[in-house]
This record gives sequence, structure tokens and C-alpha cells, in this order.
Amino acid sequence: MQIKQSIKLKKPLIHCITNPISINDCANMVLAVGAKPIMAEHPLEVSEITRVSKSLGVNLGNITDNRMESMLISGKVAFENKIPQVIDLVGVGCSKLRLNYAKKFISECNPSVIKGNMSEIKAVCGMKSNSKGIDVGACDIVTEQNSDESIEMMKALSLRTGAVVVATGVIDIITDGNNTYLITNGCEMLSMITGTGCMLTALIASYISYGNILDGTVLATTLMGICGELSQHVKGTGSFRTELIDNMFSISDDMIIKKIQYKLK
Ligand SMILES: Nc1ncnc2c1ncn2[C@@H]1O[C@H](COP(=O)(O)OP(=O)(O)OP(=O)(O)O)[C@@H](O)[C@H]1O
Ligand SMILES: Cc1ncsc1CCO
Repeated sequence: MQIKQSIKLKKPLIHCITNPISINDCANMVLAVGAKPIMAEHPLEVSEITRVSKSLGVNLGNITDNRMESMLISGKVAFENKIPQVIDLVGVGCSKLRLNYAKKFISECNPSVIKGNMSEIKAVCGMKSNSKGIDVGACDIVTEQNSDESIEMMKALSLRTGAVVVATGVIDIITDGNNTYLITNGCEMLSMITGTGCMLTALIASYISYGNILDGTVLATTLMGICGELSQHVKGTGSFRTELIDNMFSISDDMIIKKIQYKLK
């Protein structure tokens, strides 16, 4: 909660390099929690932008040559200047180009957080991924019963890279290699509009901006789940998207305490 309050007070600048499908929703999510988004992506300006930002979020969705170049430039600037950064592995389960790029980014830029759905996390870990395009494949969905194997794989990735690793889905798993959170907040509607994973990445970038990497990631992920639950009463997916941003803007600490559902492993 302290992180939530301090972001509202300090209004950190958050540099996001993301896809055009969900870029507007990502910027609005950053604004909803009180931070300031900048979505710059030209390779000739991004180093200047990252340098003055408090954190960086990069997203491999709908990848282009320009953004591939920009994300590496920004990732290196962030690493050299100790600016927290998160990579969203959108599509690495279905594209070798993205998978190879993600591996290069992770080894050269040392992101603070590596995030994807379970099919994407498996691909980066060198396991067989059953992704359905950019979505998780049915055989990769995590349940309470089969979570142990996924947790071990994620812990190993975290210990190897030094990053907090996040796998989203019905159950969200977050680990720093030692502490592992299983978050069960959320609802199916979150998977029925595009870009909720991308929006979560922008939120993580916001909440890790003062260096609380694990706690900021857990807070962002829990909030996305809870705000999804609070938005379900609407007529359809169009209003759900609006309601989700409204709830992110207005949620109280008391509501978070009432709704939060997680287990420590
Ligand atoms: N069936 C579900 N039940 C509960 N929560 C869900 C469900 N599906 C997704 N979520 C939540 O939605 C958010 C996005 O997760 P998801 O795994 O769908 O990301 P993604 O595949 O990267 O999304 P996108 O590609 O649309 O950006 C997370 O907060 C996750 O907890
Ligand atoms: C639909 C889609 N395609 C590439 S990125 C994106 C937004 C959700 O990741």
C-alpha cells in the first residue's frame, strides 16, 4: 500500500515501448495509478527518454524492426543506470524471431522482471511451449494441482537471470527464486478483452519504479485481478475495459485488503 501511495505522490515517469494494439490502454493504466507514461519508440530518441525515466517496460507484441532496435537501446541504458525494467514476452511461444530476441534482451539488458503467460515462460525456459498464438495453450494452464513443476522452472529462471519472474493466467505465479506467490484474484473477462497482459506490464513498470521489485510486481498483479473482479457486472467486454480503468483509478486500500487472495509457497 505504501508503494501505491508513493507512486500517487511522486508521479514517476514510466517509459513504455509497446505494441500499437494496446498502447492507449497501457498509457491510461499508468495514468490511473498516478504515474506519467511516455510511449516513445524511435531508436534515435529512446536512450534520452529512458535515461530520464524512473522505469522501463518493453513488450514484444506486434514486433517491428524499429521497436526491436529501440528496446535493446533502452534496456541497456536502463541496466547501466540502474533503472528498473520489465520485459513482456508476448508471442515468444509462437515466434522464433521473438524467442531469440527475448533471450538476447534478457542476457544483454538484465531486466528486473520477466513476464509472460505460462506458454511464453516455458518457451524462454527452453521447455516445449503449447501456445495458441499470443495466448496460453490449454496444456500449459496452471492449476493448484500441477503448479509445483511450473514453480520450480520459474525459480530456476529467476535464479539464473536475477529477475523476478511472473507467469499470468487463472493463477498468477510470481517468484524471485526464494519467495513465491500464487495469486488467485482475477476473472475470465480479463482474457476476453485484448491487452490486459500488456496493461499489467505497464502497471508493473509503474510499481517497480522506486526499486521494490518483488513487492511492486505482486501489488500490480493483485490489483489487476481485483479490479477485473470489481468490473464484471457490466453488459459486455467494451464497458468492462472502461470499468477496469475506472476501478484501477478509484480502488481503496480497504477494498484491496478485503479482496486480496494469495498463497505463499
Ligand atoms: N481465466 C482467468 N481467470 C482469472 N484471471 C485471468 C484469467 N485470464 C487472465 N487473467 C488475468 O488477466 C491478466 C492478463 O493475463 P493473461 O495471462 O491473459 O495475459 P496475456 O496472455 O499476456 O494477455 P494479453 O496478450 O491479452 O495482453 C492477469 O492479471 C491474469 O491474472
Ligand atoms: C492482439 C495482440 N497481438 C499482438 S500484441 C496484442 C495485444 C495483446 O498482447
